[in-house]
Amino acid sequence: MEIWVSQDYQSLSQKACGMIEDEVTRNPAAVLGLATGSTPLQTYHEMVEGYRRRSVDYRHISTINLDEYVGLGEKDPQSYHFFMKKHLFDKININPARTYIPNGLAEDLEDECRRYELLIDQIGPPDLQILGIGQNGHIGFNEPHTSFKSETHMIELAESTRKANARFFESLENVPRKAITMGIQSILKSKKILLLASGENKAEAIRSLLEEPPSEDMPASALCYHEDVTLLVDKEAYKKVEYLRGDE
Ligand SMILES: O=P(O)(O)OC[C@H]1O[C@](O)(CO)[C@@H](O)[C@@H]1O
Repeated sequence: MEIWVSQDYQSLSQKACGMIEDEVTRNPAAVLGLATGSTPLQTYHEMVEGYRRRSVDYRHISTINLDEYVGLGEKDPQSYHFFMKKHLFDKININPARTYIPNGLAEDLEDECRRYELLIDQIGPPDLQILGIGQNGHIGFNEPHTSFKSETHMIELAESTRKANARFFESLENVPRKAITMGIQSILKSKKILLLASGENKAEAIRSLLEEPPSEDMPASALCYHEDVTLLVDKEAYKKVEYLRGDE
């Protein structure tokens, strides 16, 4: 795993954006795996800026998102569909027909999971997968004890995850209890992975990822089995790690 330690969230986001832009410049038809949550927000804002200022061209790319809440449709402001449109898709010249996110309103959710996994194989796998990390080490919505062999599936959200995400909802009661997520095996299919972590509240997850042996207790530790992972952290998220391997 290659590790980059940035001064702060802003420089982390610029670096992440630069890596995405390099990928798209090298391969204009790149498939990007995208994440939601607070962490990639500034990266997406930087991409929008880059599109405006440097004319980065997203016309031929495809995107595959990690997850979606069960029960929320694309018009729901708390859905990940809505998030992606608002923060990225509506602001760059991406082809909306080539943006893929699980359908949280599907009548047959098991069938939707199978369909999405097939889609990852057909459209993808992503050339570059962006990931955030939960405080409990989750990637996508794969909570602790999810099998490293899992493909796209439905999960019950951990209470700690519902509480962490309640800030996006009116109240904790409104946070869905289930989600569809790409599995850990689905994520590991990606050619390259960029894991982003910012802030002190991720420091314990990053310490555990780097210092403990891989275990299904810590979903992100499955990334140790992938040969091309870059961890981009800021100093706050890195502060519990006892050794410093690099800085910008
Ligand atoms: O970036 P945040 O908001 O801290 O979230 C971390 C992770 O949690 C999720 O939002 C799911 O709870 C992931 O999509 C994200 O990668």
